[in-house]
Amino acid sequence: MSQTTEVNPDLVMERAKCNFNVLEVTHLIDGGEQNTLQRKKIENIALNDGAWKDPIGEEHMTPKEKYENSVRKTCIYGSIVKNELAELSGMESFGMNFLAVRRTADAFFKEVTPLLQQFGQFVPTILGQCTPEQLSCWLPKALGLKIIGTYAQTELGHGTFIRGLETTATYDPETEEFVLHSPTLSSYKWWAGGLGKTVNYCIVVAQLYTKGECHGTYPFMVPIRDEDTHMPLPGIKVGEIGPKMGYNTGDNGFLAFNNYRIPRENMLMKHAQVLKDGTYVKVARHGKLTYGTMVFVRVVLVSDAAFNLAKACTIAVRYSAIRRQSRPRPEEPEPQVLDYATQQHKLFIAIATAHAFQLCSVWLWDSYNVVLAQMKDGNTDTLTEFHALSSGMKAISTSDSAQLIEQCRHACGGHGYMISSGIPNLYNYVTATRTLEGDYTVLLLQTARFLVKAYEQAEAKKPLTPSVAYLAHAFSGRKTTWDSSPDGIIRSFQALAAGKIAACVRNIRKRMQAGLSQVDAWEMSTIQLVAAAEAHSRAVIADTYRREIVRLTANSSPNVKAVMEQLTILYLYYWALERTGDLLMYTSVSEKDLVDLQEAYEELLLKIRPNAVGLVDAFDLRDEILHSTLGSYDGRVYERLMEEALKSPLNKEPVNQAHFKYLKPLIQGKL
Ligand SMILES: CCCCCCCC/C=C\CCCCCCCCCC(=O)SCCNC(=O)CCNC(=O)[C@H](O)C(C)(C)COP(=O)(O)OP(=O)(O)OC[C@H]1O[C@@H](n2cnc3c(N)ncnc32)[C@H](O)[C@@H]1OP(=O)(O)O
Ligand SMILES: Cc1cc2nc3c(=O)[nH]c(=O)nc-3n(C[C@H](O)[C@H](O)[C@H](O)COP(=O)(O)OP(=O)(O)OC[C@H]3O[C@@H](n4cnc5c(N)ncnc54)[C@H](O)[C@@H]3O)c2cc1C
Repeated sequence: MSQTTEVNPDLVMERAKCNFNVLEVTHLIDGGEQNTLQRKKIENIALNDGAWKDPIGEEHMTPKEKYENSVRKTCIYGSIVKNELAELSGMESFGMNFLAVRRTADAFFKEVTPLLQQFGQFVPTILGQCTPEQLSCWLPKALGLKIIGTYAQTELGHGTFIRGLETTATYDPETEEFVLHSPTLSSYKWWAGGLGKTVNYCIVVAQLYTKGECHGTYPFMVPIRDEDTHMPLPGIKVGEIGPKMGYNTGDNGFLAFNNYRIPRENMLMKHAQVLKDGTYVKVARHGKLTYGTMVFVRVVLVSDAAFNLAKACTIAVRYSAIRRQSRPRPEEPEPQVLDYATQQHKLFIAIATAHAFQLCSVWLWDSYNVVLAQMKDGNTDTLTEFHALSSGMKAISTSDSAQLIEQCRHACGGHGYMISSGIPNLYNYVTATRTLEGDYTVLLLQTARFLVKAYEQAEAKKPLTPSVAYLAHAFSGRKTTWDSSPDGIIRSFQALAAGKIAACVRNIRKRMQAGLSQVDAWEMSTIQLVAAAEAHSRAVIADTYRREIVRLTANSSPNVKAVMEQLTILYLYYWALERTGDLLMYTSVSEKDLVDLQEAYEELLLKIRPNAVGLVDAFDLRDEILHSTLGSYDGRVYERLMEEALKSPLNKEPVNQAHFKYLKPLIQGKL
């Protein structure tokens, strides 16, 4: 943890007040002391020599300078963490090294590195979609950065609906090549990170045609720039898509093909093959295995949501401890804003949610590895449930994180609006994750498809998979009895998810009986289906968070156990109070129960208050990673804000020339 000599006295006081062992909680979040040590080792290697520093503040650079600076730092960073990156050669290795690389990357890149997609999607697609021969050809090159690549699936006209992609890959048996073509403007590839200027290779998702027949979308390894001159190859049109809310150092690009030829071997053939004579051979047992990279990234994004939210609440809680405002008791000094109940209401749920998502992401990752292991043995039975689960968790975690990061900004008042607070960049990054890798609504509707089928299974008294086992109790005809214990609240969340799924099924059936087609009946019910999938995902998250905390703190010291338990209960109370209408519909909760719950929630905020700074310190986020004038460990907020203000290019001269050119003539009436 970075410490300077002078620490703001309010933060010193807060740290003295904290009643639990901060390091013990850090170990808990990292998944054990060894992991913490390993993470810190990598952080020291990556950050201690200051290579992440910019010559001038990135926010004062032109877009071109920003991009070039980001490429410069990528090369420095890549050489520092070369060994850790090389270890990403198995998807199972998403361990502490990967997380440490992810964390330290944020010290180097306030937005993103143009090589994000190299490791976020290019390498994972090679790992998941190649035959063994293809793997041995491309993986070492990609991991060793001998080739730089991205993943181009989305087109100008289609992102969500993959089956609607228009780019074609038509097999020519004469030359044993695929001909890639972009038949329309809407078929131009659009969005792929690093495509604009950085990459020389691209995994392109295109409609496969052979022997005159379309076989659906498949990935192809496509060289797009000359490996020596970096010039676009003949038949390729490529460029950058322009300024965005965030990701501006990520050179997202467009790409079009004019009958561009690649060898037959460049189709990634793990799940289907095109033989030399053009015969199409399907290998995969499950129709959606070519969507594997998306499933992988959705799992990663849950952990990313937790990490970014931890950063935002570290900034906002530390700032709220040093910020003093208003005088409710005239005889006393102005209180720290963290003492206001409304401020605690804004912030403590953010801390609890960061923990919830972190623990869920580890659990999801472990479940994913089980699914991968089963698939290696040819069993794809659990993929459908996992797709539903990971879709729901990705949707909720990215969306809640973005909302809570914005809430952290609100909690920082005016100063939170400064780029130097670190929060705007965080928000711009995370809000995009709600859309990319599957839009929120679209993914919840995928979860809903699974839930409706699971409900029908439950109705027919057939066995249920673990995440929907609670549906077995959905047919009792009685409202679930309200019980404010943690397990009782989780049962209520499951009851309201079950109630909402049942209502959807009833509505779909009613509409079909009234003459609507299945598609129309489903479409008319999608608002409720999204709400049902949200309720289900929240029930799974609450249940997992509670179970994991109980398991992980079994041997913790009493105060750590207590504060972790308080956060879990806060999470449950918060969401119960957010969903009072639903609870009234689907459980026996009374008005008095809800009044009591609100009171218990407010008392819990008071109990957590003395440990708030300790809790965010436990995230152990170095100042270099936070990039925040408001959130540094030493709390020297005003000094840092002033230092940053003085860096503004407008402060380089006492009078700006615009005064003489425009204002003075206006004042003098000469305009
Ligand atoms: C030196 C520098 C180092 C730096 C290091 C930094 C390291 C950092 C590393 C990582 C950070 C990661 C950051 C990554 C950034 C990512 C950037 C973003 C990239 C992208 O956005 S890529 C594009 C993503 N696109 C999407 O996600 C599209 C979303 N659409 C879909 O997924 C699908 O089209 C659909 C699911 C919505 C519909 O598909 P469709 O074919 O039409 O299927 P349906 O008819 O609806 O369903 C049929 C049937 O299939 C089931 N199903 C659907 N998908 C799947 C699946 N993936 N797996 C299993 N099953 C699936 C579906 O449920 C149906 O089942 P049923 O018939 O009901 O039983
Ligand atoms: C920062 C960023 C980086 C990206 N990087 C990449 C990349 O590297 N590679 C890549 O291939 N792509 C990338 N993408 C694209 C991204 O995957 C898509 O934008 C995303 O999947 C959403 O698809 P869309 O843009 O087509 O949205 P649309 O589907 O057009 O969504 C528009 C609206 O329609 C709604 N909608 C769409 N379909 C349905 C439906 N069936 N039912 C109900 N509502 C629906 C959505 O909910 C949304 O409200 C990136 C995007 C961003 C923002």
